[in-house]
Amino acid sequence: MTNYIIQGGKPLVGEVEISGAKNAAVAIIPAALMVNGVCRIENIPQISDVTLCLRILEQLGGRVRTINRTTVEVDCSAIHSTRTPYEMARKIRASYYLIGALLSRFGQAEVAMPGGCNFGVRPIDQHVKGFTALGAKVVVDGGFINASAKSGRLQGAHIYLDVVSVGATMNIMMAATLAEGTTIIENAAKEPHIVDLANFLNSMGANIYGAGTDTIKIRGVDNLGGGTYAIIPDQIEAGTYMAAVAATGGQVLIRNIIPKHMDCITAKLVEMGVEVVEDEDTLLVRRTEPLQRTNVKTLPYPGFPTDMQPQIATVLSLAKGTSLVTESVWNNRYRYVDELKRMGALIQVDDKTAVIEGVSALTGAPVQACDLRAGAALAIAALAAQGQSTLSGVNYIERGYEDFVEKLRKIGADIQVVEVPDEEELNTNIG
Ligand SMILES: CC(=O)N[C@H]1[C@@H](OP(=O)(O)OP(=O)(O)OC[C@H]2O[C@@H](n3ccc(=O)[nH]c3=O)[C@H](O)[C@@H]2O)O[C@H](CO)[C@@H](O)[C@@H]1O
Ligand SMILES: C=C(OP(=O)(O)O)C(=O)O
Repeated sequence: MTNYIIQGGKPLVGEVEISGAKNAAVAIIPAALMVNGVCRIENIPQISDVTLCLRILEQLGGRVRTINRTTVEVDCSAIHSTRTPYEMARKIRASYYLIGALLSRFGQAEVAMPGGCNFGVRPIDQHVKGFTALGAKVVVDGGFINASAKSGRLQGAHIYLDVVSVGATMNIMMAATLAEGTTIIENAAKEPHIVDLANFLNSMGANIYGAGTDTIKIRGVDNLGGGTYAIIPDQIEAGTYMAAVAATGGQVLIRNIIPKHMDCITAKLVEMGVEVVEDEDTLLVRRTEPLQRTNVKTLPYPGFPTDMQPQIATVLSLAKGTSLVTESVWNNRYRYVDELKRMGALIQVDDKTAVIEGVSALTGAPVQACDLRAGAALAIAALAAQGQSTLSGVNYIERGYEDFVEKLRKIGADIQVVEVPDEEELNTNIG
């Protein structure tokens, strides 16, 4: 098991380069399954969820060639299976995109129920509603979601989503791409990765219009050919480093970002007294004054992203006064709060609201990450805290942050990576 030992209390100073977006990459790689030809995908982040997505493609018969650190060529002309390996697919949330991709191209898919971070209930009823409207039969059997197009090929349909869902929007968009006829998705999600997936598919020959608005129109095409595409920068990774600078103080230039995607996060940091100076593809983040309280409510894009909620709550735990954070996307995304309290944070959670009484300092402690962004939030807390913290559960962080430790060290963080026997191993040895 890997732990991070963090000596806190050092302001972050320097420059950090943002990688390709996790939640775009984990959709675009499954979408490459739909392409009959070679896709060259650039700006791929080196994170474990991406590695797993690429391995799944290989298991299904795709050929994956690494060109360099951030570029792969994927050739899915010779896919020989539409059944994904159970243990691989169940590990990540994004495996649900394999349903839309396989169903679209081959008219059938067998994919394990997806995994991902545990925020309580994570239903996929809107994905199923969309596939069914497109003419698929969907059943769950033996832990697999089995979907098949009743007439061999999906048929375009008019689909209204009952909830704004990122996953359902992207999955239905993929399924409809190779369907016969036109599909309209209403009440669609508008996140940057939705636009990125549509751009990727369009660059391979799809006909998708309106991604980034709440109505997306997809005219089905007969096949997709190869091409080259570069994934957008990761909004949440950039936001995480912005939050880290806000918590520790200092000055960091965040490079390779799309400033527009950052507006929802920038606005809140500015309210807290953090200076943010925008340029073409960079943000300079500086915090020299004490942090001020504010309220934050998570919402679908362009609202404040739920994937930044733990990180911003951590920063607010160091702000002067009482702040309210309302989580309106997930019903259980405060599991990290008990760990933050070990470091001296004063936070009361009542259902979807966290009431945060700012403290003047956090103190280092042994803490454990329970999911990806919880891990990032605890790392931020440890960087800002007085003294030493030991962070366990860092495999979650590696799901979504490329070179997390190296990037932080480059801007002055004191982090050691240590290998320790995991509890199971210890118990075996004791027993
Ligand atoms: C791999 C990936 O991109 N994960 C992101 C994706 O997750 P994911 O795609 O799972 O999240 P959704 O946008 O679908 O979920 C949003 C809300 O809709 C509900 N819902 C969703 C689908 C459904 O069929 N029925 C339903 O009721 C969920 O319970 C939740 O309350 O978007 C979330 C919201 O921005 C992010 O936190 C995740 O990081
Ligand atoms: C929750 C996240 O990911 P996933 O949906 O893959 O669990 C995330 O990226 O914050």
